[in-house]
Formats: sequence, C-alpha cells, structure tokens
Amino acid sequence: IQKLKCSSELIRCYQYLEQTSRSFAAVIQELHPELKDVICIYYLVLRGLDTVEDDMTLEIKYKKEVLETFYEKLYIRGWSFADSGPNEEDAPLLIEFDVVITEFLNLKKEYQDVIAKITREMGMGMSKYTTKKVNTVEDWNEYCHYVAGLVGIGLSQLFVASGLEPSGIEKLEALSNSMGLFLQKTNIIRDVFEDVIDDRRFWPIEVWSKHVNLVGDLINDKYLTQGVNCLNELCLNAIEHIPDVLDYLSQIHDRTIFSFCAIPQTMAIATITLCLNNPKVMSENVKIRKTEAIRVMKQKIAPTDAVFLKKLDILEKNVQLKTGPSMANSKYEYVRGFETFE
Ligand SMILES: COc1cccc([C@H]2O[C@H](CC(=O)N[C@@H](CC(=O)O)C(=O)O)C(=O)N(CC(C)(C)C)c3ccc(Cl)cc32)c1OC
Repeated sequence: IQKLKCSSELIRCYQYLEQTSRSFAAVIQELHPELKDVICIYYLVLRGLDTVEDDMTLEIKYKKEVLETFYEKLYIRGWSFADSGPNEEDAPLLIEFDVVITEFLNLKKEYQDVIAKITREMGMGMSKYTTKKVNTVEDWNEYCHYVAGLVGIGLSQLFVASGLEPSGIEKLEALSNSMGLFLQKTNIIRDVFEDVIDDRRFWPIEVWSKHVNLVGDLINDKYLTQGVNCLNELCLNAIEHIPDVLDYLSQIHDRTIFSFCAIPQTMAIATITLCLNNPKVMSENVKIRKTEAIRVMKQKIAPTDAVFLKKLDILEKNVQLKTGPSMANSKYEYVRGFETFE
C-alpha cells in the first residue's frame, strides 16, 4: 500500500533528493513515514531557492524579484524556472520544479503553510544580501539566520505539526536558529579556500580585515599565521552555538527525528574540531570521517545523561552499518537498532 501511495512525481522528488545530497538523503529516508515526504519536499524547495541565490549569471533586479516571489510559485501548478546559468549544479531541479510543486500541493495544508512562510522569509533575506555585504559579526549572524536558521525554525514547526514532537520545541526559536547557524558557520569556515577561489565572500569583512588587508591574502601562504588567527576567531564564534545545539537535541523525543537532527550536528562538531588551528584549511577543503564524528560527540561533547549516550551508541552503530556492503541490509539493521531505544 505504501508503494501504491507513491506517485511518479514523488519518486522523481526522491531521485532529486539522492542527486543533491546522497548521505543526507539517506538520513531523510529514515524519518517516520508521517514526516519523510514533507521533509523531502521542504529540502527540495530550499534547494531550489538556494540554486537561484547561488546563480551569479542572473541580472540583480530580476534575481531579487525571483527570490522575493519564489514562495508564491509553490501554488502555481506547472511553474518551473529555466533561466539558471549553464554551470548551476541544480539547474535541472528548477527546470523540473513543477514536479516539486505538484507534491507540495499534495501535503497537508498545515505543512504547506510552514514551508511557504519559511520560503518567503528566506527569499526576502537572500534578496537583501544579494546587494549587501557581510561586514560585521551581526551581519554574519543575520545572513546565517536567513539561509540556515530559518530552516531549523521551520523544521521545529513541522516536527510539532506532525504530532511526533510535543508542542514546545517550535517556541524555542533561538535554539532552532542555533541549529542552523552552527551548521552554516561551520560550512563557511571549512569552505573558505574554495569560496575565495570562486570569488564567493562569506567571512565577515570586519573580522578578516583585522588580520589581512585583502581577502585573497587569507589563502596566501605568505600570511598563513594571520589566516589561521582569523580562522580561530571564527571557529570560536561558531563553537558558541554548541550548548544551544545540545539543549535542542536533548528535547527531541522521536528517535528518527533525533537521528535526523543529530547526524549533521555531529559532523559539524567533528568538522569544527578539525578546522580549529589547522593551517590546511587555508589551502584545501578539509573533510571528516563519519565514525570519527560520532566518537567526538560521545567522548568530548555528550552530557553525562545515559539516554543521550544510548542515542549516540545506536547512532554510531547505524553510521557504521551505513558503510556496509549494501544499503538494504544496513537499512534493515538501522531500523532494528532503534527497537532497543527505550
Ligand atoms: C533543526 O534543524 C535541522 C535539523 C536537521 C538537519 C538540518 C539541516 O542539515 C543539513 C545537513 C546536510 O545537508 N549535510 C550535507 C553536508 C553538507 O552540506 O555539508 C550532507 O550530509 O550531504 C544541512 O546542512 N542543511 C543546510 C543548512 C545548514 C543551510 C540548513 C539542511 C537543509 C535542509 C534541511 Cl530540511 C535540513 C538541513 C537542520 O537545519 C538547521
């Protein structure tokens, strides 16, 4: 029956999900059936908006218009966007966006309202930063709120709307916001080398200009010491969000939602640990191993409470299993693993 319920458009959506982010797609697919499709569509809507924001070939006035009205397109059956530049990685998603809209309009109205509201606010924020630089740390926090904090705030609302999480988590907007800021700041810090090369500017100007005169000097080994000092300053800023992250995670009840939330944060904690005081960040794109990420969470971060550690033990087994020969078996093991959750 579950299979019959799956339309050709929904199958197409999961194919796009796989293409856009394989490892995270696997985590989304482990979610409770009530949420899985909702989060798949939410992820693709956000990916569509992000593809417009990343597109540097669009004329500014037009780009701002598309970003600010993107949420309205969710209600226009058949709409798609064919103006992406040829190099935009997820342009095909926008060309077939009518498929996402079809499935969005199949969702319960309560889910549609959350996704449309977040999309509207995010589009406004992205439009603002199309013509505004990230100068101060406040700007950095505001930009990351728009592109990542809002995602967390929307997810908390969807978790409560599904009935799988008790009302409350959606009221903790600061904690939901921190879930996004920590992931986004960690990505911005890790990706500095390729971003400076590709002419993308995400490090706050007021911070790096205390260490070097030109942003390009950050990745110039002549200024390696200054670059690493700047790196450390931003790592410590990102690390300030970790208490909120742990506070948020400790309030999640549903085991599939816990895993969906904890895995990316675990990666980010391992990534920021690897980046701190690491000169390699200024000359290459450093990457962590998943099991290393979970070990860090268990040994250094996890509070002493037994339930949290038990959650992490199961998480570790599942991440290891996921590296097993075939997804099918590990997937089965994955579900079985959670039976002993209580
Ligand atoms: C309560 O909040 C969350 C709870 C669970 C997961 C995420 C968050 O995690 C992925 C994790 C993910 O997508 N990981 C990639 C690796 C990477 O992008 O570095 C992956 O594993 O492929 C992520 O990075 N972003 C993108 C933003 C950070 C901009 C929000 C993201 C985009 C859309 C959705 Cl629905 C969710 C998330 C949350 O969002 C804050």
